[in-house]
Amino acid sequence: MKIRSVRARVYEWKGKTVPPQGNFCSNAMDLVYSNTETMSTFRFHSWTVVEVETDDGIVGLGNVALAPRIAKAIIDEYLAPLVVGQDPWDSEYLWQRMYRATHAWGRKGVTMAAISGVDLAIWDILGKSVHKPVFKLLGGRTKEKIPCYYSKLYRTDLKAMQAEAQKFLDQGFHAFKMRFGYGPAHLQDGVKKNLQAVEALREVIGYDNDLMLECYMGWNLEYAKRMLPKLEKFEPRWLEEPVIADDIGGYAELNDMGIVPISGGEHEFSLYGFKQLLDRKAVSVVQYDTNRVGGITAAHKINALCEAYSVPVVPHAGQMHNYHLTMSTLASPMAEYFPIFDVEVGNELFWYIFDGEPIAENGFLQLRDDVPGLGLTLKTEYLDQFQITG
Ligand SMILES: O=C(O)[C@H](O)[C@H](O)[C@@H](O)CO
Ligand SMILES: [Mg+2]
Repeated sequence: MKIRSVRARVYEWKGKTVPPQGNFCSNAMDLVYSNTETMSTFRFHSWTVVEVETDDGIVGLGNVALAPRIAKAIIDEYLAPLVVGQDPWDSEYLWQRMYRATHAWGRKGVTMAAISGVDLAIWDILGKSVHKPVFKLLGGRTKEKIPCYYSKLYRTDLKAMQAEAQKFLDQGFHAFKMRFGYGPAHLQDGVKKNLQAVEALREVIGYDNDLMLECYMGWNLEYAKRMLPKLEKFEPRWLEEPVIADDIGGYAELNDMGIVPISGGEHEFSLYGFKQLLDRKAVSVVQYDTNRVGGITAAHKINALCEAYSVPVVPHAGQMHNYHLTMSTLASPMAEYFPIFDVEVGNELFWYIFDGEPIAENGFLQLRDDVPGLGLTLKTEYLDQFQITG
C-alpha cells in the first residue's frame, strides 16, 4: 500500500456563534493591555481537515485546530511531498521525515499541529486497512468505558453557570471543569469574583464530584502563588495552565507547593517537550492534545513516558483522536468532554464537522471494537454553514 495523495481543506465556520461574554475565560492576553476582547485570539472558528488517500482507495481523516490556514500551507508545501509515494505502515519513518525536515523552524506550534494532522490520517488508514479501531493498534481496550469530565462552565453570570452545572450533574457527570474569568489585571475584585465562582460551583456539585479549574495561561506566578492557598479549601483536582507554556519554572514552583495539583500540556509539543515537563516535575497531570502534540505517533510515546513517571494523562479536548489514546493506556484515567453547544470558543466545532464522536452517557464515553480507524466521517449536515477552501 502506498500514499497516493494528501489533501488539506480549511473549514471556516460562517454559521451562528455565541458572542463573546465578558471575562468568561482568563487567558494569556489578559496580561497585555488591549482595547480588544482578549479571548479573540483563542477562538477556533475554523479547522483544517486532512484527507490522506492510498493507492487502494482508503482515505484517512486527520484534523488540525491551531492556525488552520497556516497548517494547510505547511501540509501542502512541506509535509505532503514527504509522505506521498510512501507506505503508511512506515508511520514512525514518515513521522521522523516530517519532524526532521521541518526541524529548523518547526518543532513546536503550528508545524507540529500540521504534522499531527497528517499523522492522525495515517493512523486512521492503518486501522481501516486491518478493520480495527486505532486504539487496538496502540494496546487495545484498557477500560470497559472511558470516564469523562464535563468541560465548559465559562464564567459568566454565576446563576447561569450553576444552572448549567446542575443540568449536567443531573445527566450523570461526576467531574466538572470551570474557567476563571479574572487574573492579575483585575486586582482584588477579580480575586473575589474568582473565588465566588468556585464557591458557587461547589454549592451545586458538592464535594463528591471532581472540580477542575482552568486559567488558560491567564495568570502569572505571583498571582497564582497568592491564589493557591485561597483555592485549597475547594479541593480542586487540578489547576490548569496557571502561567504561559514557556514558564516551566513557574509551573514547577507552583506544582512543588503541593497545595493544588498543577496540570498543563495543551500548548506543549513533542516527546521532548513532555520529557522536560516531567523531568522538572512541572505538572501533576499531563494534557497534550493529540492533534497538536505530534499526532498519535507522539502521543503514544508520551503515554509511555507518563506511565514511567506515574503522571496521569488527561488529554486536552473531548475529541476522538484523544479518546483512542486514553482507551489504550492505564496512564490515562479519563477524558475531557466538550458538550454539543452553539459555536462559542470553537471547541464545539468538532461536532459540526465530524460524525462518529461518542456522546457521553452518565459521565462515560464508549469506543466500539467494530468501528475501524479513528471512527470519524465528514458530516454533511452543516456544510452550507462552512466556507471550505483547498
Ligand atoms: O482545557 C481546555 O478545554 C482548553 O483550555 C479550552 O479549550 C479553552 O478554550 C479554554 O476554555
Ligand atoms: Mg485547558
